[in-house]
Amino acid sequence: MNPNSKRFWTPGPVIVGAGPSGLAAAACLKQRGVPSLILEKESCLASLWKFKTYDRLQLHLPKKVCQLPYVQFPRQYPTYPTKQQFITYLEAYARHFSIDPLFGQEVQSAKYDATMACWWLKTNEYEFVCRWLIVATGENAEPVIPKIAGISEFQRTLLHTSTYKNGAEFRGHKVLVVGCGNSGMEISLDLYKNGAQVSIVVRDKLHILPKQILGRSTFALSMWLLKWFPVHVVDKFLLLCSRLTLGDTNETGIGRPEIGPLAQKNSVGKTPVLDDGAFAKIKSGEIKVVRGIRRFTTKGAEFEDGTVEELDTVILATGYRSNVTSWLQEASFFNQRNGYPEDPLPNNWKGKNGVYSVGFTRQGLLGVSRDAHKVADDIALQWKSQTRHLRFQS
Ligand SMILES: NC(=O)C1=CN([C@@H]2O[C@H](COP(=O)(O)OP(=O)(O)OC[C@H]3O[C@@H](n4cnc5c(N)ncnc54)[C@H](OP(=O)(O)O)[C@@H]3O)[C@@H](O)[C@H]2O)C=CC1
Ligand SMILES: O=C(O)C(=O)Cc1c[nH]c2ccccc12
Repeated sequence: MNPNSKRFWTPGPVIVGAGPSGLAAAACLKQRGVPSLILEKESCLASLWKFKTYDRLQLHLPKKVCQLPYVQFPRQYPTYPTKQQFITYLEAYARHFSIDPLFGQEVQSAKYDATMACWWLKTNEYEFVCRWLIVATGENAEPVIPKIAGISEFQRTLLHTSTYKNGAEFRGHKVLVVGCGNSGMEISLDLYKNGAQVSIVVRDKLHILPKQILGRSTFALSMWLLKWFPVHVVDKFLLLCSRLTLGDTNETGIGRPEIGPLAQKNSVGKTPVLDDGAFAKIKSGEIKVVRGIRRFTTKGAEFEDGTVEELDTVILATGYRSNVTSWLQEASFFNQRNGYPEDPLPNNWKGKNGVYSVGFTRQGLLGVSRDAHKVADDIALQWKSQTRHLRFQS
């Protein structure tokens, strides 16, 4: 063993990650009288929001469904807060609950010791032993870099959306955006507005919905309708509204899946694109849609229809993945949920042996509050019975 390593026993839960999920978990525990410790690998909280997002990013769901437990967004915030407003809110949130993460602690392994009934965490610097472990490292911890033939041979600029800030440096460039999720669509529009010549790779059918219907958030409207109508009826309504506002997306080469947008979100976790203007540019041909890529060449790409194009820049908008399998022992424990076989954590907040997760429900910020409350309730119950027991012994 490394003689310099220091080991700490943590009486309450250890939370891995100081993003929205970790902060929400710490706040909910604190409200129930349970102390916790957050370990964060970066040197600040919400590092993904601060460093891995583009400048124009705004929440695409209304603020009232995105807020963390107990503290509302400031009243003067707009319906869709900007990323800077969201970060300011998170900083204030941590201050409000006196949450003080231990920064620069990258958890390299977490192992359960059955004889001690404890989790042993090893970071780059220390070891921590705890009874409860809360995984709050999120679904977007690492960029997904697809293995497309020839990708390493492409000699021009290649980046992932996680390092894209704005389109200023791409003016006049021929840019290919690979991937048509919310990141790909918003960045394509940003590039277009900055004078780039943009193509977007759409390899499969997908749902595009207007971000707002009749001046109200499509998402909020859906949730309201779901109080009275089943999912398939609300989906029909959403598709009708999309048809009326966006037109027939098939005409642009973007087909609609057989399954409705909310049914798809619920069954496989795929978020519909909430369109904020990119689709109009696709419709007018100002942003070009291309099919899958066959291979990259040194100067461009060959597409599945056989056409070859020269490109200045390729932006991979191919999404993100969690990193839990790389440090959490038997993360496969959790691999028992239906629907997302490749996902390491369950669509569920409670695992075995005192391990919990917050923010792994593919619901963006929506799932965070609910998970944080449930996890904190469950741990607080055990915490109380543990402390009662200790008092009895002393
Ligand atoms: N304003 C906001 O609030 C925003 C929110 N978000 C959210 O952040 C999360 C991440 O979004 P995003 O970064 O868009 O990632 P997503 O995982 O949502 O989308 C990735 C896209 O890349 C495509 N893709 C993956 N591999 C390839 C490949 N080899 N060739 C072609 N296409 C490929 C996928 O296609 P396929 O479906 O066929 O696999 C999919 O369309 C989502 O939940 C999203 O809703 C993102 C941006 C803005
Ligand atoms: O922002 C995200 O990534 C989300 O997943 C948010 C979200 C959860 N459920 C939805 C249903 C329709 C549109 C967006 C969402």
